[in-house]
Amino acid sequence: MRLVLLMQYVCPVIVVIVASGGAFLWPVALRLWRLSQTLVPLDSKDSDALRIGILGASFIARAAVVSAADKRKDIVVSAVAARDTQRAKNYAAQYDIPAFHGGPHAYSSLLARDDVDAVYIGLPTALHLEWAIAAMRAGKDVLLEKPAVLNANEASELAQEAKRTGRMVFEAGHYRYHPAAKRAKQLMSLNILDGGVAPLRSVEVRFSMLDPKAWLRRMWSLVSSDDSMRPDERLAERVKNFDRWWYCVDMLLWSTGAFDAHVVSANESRFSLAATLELYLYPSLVVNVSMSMARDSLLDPFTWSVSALGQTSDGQASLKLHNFGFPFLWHRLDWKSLDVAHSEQLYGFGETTFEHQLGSFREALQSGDRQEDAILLTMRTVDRILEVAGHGAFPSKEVVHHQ
Ligand SMILES: NC(=O)C1=CN([C@@H]2O[C@H](COP(=O)(O)OP(=O)(O)OC[C@H]3O[C@@H](n4cnc5c(N)ncnc54)[C@H](OP(=O)(O)O)[C@@H]3O)[C@@H](O)[C@H]2O)C=CC1
Ligand SMILES: O=C1OC[C@@H](O)[C@H](O)[C@H]1O
Repeated sequence: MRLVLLMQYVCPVIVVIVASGGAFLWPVALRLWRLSQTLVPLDSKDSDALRIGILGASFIARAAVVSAADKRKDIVVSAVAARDTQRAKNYAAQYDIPAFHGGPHAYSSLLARDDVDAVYIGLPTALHLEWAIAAMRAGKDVLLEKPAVLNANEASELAQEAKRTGRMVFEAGHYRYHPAAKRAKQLMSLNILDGGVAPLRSVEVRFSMLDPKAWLRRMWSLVSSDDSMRPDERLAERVKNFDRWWYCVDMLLWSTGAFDAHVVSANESRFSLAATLELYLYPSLVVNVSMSMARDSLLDPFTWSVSALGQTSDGQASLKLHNFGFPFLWHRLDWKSLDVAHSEQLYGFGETTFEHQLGSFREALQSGDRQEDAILLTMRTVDRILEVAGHGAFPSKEVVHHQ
């Protein structure tokens, strides 16, 4: 058994370290150190810790909330709800969550609890608006998985409900809260690329991530004669892809601080999306940007990068952040300005993007910093990309109102 574990986990790590000439040594050591740190037990949490309830006993809830909250004194997961009672019970027992709800009314029962201040919604994207509205009406603030909603109309509805109830909607764009992404944004938006004077000229974001199982399924669908998908299956697949290329749109708008975007060209196929846009930046700058997402491509198994070029009086300034999605595993921020090259790595104490995200959520609740306008801009841009690509925006899902 031990030998199997050794083969499965330790050997690949050693191979990666050796193959990378030691570049992964520091992040791997930090990760192991972080993982070995004692978790904060329930009875040692702060007395005013933010109490979060989780809708859906999912894998992503474990990474985004349970494991992240385990490391923080100021956040406690106080309840979980799942459609299946046994699943809810097992999840609560496994992760030491004091209360659980199961069955068809599980989500509403959790929302009715007095000992929950905020909920994490990591449900399929088509269900986000419905349950975010239910949560806000129940007096809870919401940490909502990305993409927050399916289109700009849904984003407007979300914003109206947040305003009406006075509750906060915080999109779980976890990568934004890591020091590496913050530093890249700072360099880009303050034009530090040229000591504060070089305007951005172009930006490019790329995302690809190979999922071996999905790749095998895809190969199988190509060799088997039946490749006919029902329209609802096709739409579900496109929404699933959107859960990846959302990162490109969000990174472009967030890192540049754009206030609007015009889509010049866009092409969405079953396995990729490529688009070029003009971003409008204050005061009057227009920047050409491009984004591309390749799904399950053997030729491009992993890219998660943002690159920027700025124009200086005597040349060019440039920046590239490698692996902005999971920077806690490894990342590198290379930038060059006034002919001086810099390379930075900002691991902090090895915190994950999800740990940073929980901290930022708590801070936003205290400061009242709101995100609705940013969500709306992202979704308007997404609608435009899909329209230019010839598919039309994703249709809204009818909202079922829960008590
Ligand atoms: N930040 C990140 O790194 C990631 C974010 N995501 C985002 O998280 C969200 C969830 O995605 P994903 O994990 O793929 O979703 P899943 O299909 O795994 O669903 C998540 C949970 O939703 C609950 N659920 C409620 N109603 C339904 C339904 N009708 N069909 C399926 N599940 C339902 C289930 O919980 P239960 O049965 O226990 O009630 C399920 O575990 C998406 O918005 C996605 O974009 C996803 C992956 C990574
Ligand atoms: O957020 C995500 O990051 C990793 C991807 O594999 C996943 O599809 C997406 O939801």
